[in-house]
Amino acid sequence: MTDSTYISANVSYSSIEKPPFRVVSVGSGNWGTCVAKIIAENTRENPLLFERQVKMWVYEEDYNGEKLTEYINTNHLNEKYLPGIQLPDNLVAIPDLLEAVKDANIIVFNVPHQFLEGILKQLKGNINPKARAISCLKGLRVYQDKVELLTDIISQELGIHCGCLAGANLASEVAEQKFSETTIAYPIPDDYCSGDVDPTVLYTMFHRPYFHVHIIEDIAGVSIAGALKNIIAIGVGFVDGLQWGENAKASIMRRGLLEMIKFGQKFFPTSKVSTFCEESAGVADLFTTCTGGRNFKLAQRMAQTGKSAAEVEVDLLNGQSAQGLITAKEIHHLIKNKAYLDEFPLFETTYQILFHGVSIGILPYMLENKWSISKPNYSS
Ligand SMILES: NC(=O)c1ccc[n+]([C@@H]2O[C@H](COP(=O)([O-])OP(=O)(O)OC[C@H]3O[C@@H](n4cnc5c(N)ncnc54)[C@H](O)[C@@H]3O)[C@@H](O)[C@H]2O)c1
Ligand SMILES: O=P(O)(O)OC[C@H](O)CO
Repeated sequence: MTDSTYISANVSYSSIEKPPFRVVSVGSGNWGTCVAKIIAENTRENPLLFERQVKMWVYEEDYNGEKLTEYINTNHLNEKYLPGIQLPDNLVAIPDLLEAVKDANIIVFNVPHQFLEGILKQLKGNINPKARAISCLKGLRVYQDKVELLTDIISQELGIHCGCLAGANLASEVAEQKFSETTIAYPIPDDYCSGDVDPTVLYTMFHRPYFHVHIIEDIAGVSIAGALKNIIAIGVGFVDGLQWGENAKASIMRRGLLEMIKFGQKFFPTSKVSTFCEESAGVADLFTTCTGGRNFKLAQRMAQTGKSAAEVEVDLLNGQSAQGLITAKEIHHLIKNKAYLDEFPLFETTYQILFHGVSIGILPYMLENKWSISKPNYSS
């Protein structure tokens, strides 16, 4: 069967490139490798829609005296970031970013969000201008007094349409093919032509029997929830580390959900409450991150040991990143500059405990809105 057999009659390719689509994953950490594995499983099962080979850009480093890319390509394993998980042989690790993205028509971004800016600088002017993108990052771009979605940053910097994927997806579980759901937000772009990347293409690329995809349009809701639940998980980890019990953790999650929704309404009024309350990217991701995520575990260990966030991140994560540390700092500066500190007490208290030695014991007062009684000095 040829491409044209796959695409039924009346398909116009005037401003797009036709299938099979070439997919690249920019990122190869814990989640980056896991998602690249999912895509490679799907591309080999759908040869008319996708090229079989999936390229995965790897930030090169030594792994036990060998280049990590060579180790991955020889053994079909990424022991550094996704240990014990066999990778499909059509997933190829590439250390050169520009070589990896060359000619790709679907670019999947999947790096810790602090590295996105540097990557986009390198990619600008060096990608297929007709490519479409999906961001799997959980973070926001925060300025002095405004905040932008990473999907918008990718679109602005590279001139390509970008959706996002997020959900209750602990990478280690998804990689072991334990069941989970995810949410993809992908509004159809203005320059869409028949045959272009659309929800069906994305569903085929990401859905697996163990990884169920639901596609919606609310990019803002999915992005905000993915970023902010990491701060909430830190609050829950503090409480858990002190063994305050399940009820206390639920209280922090409750407040966190409210602040997430309020943040959406203030900064991205198009975000939908239903995304936070009904989607895997919303409440389900909040639950899973607050029980088994790296942000939760980091805060739990901080509470147990009294060590700093930076120390615990190094001890616990072996090169992986707890994104909530950066996001808590970023959101603190934003809500302070906008004079919204009182409206986001959980985010602010979590930041103060993380970075300014404020006692975890303040959290119940914060929940009662009496937190300002012991409000620390906000000079920082
Ligand atoms: N791990 C999960 O369970 C999970 C699940 C869903 C979403 N996410 C989100 O996915 C995104 C990617 O997370 P991850 O878990 O793949 O990453 P990770 O935390 O495993 O981070 C490590 C990655 O960062 C790379 N890196 C280190 N220094 C770099 C540099 N200077 N420039 C570029 N890359 C560099 C490393 O090579 C490695 O690939 C994050 O936003 C995260 O919140 C993670
Ligand atoms: O391990 P965390 O805390 O980065 O959370 C992982 C995922 O975002 C869970 O969906």
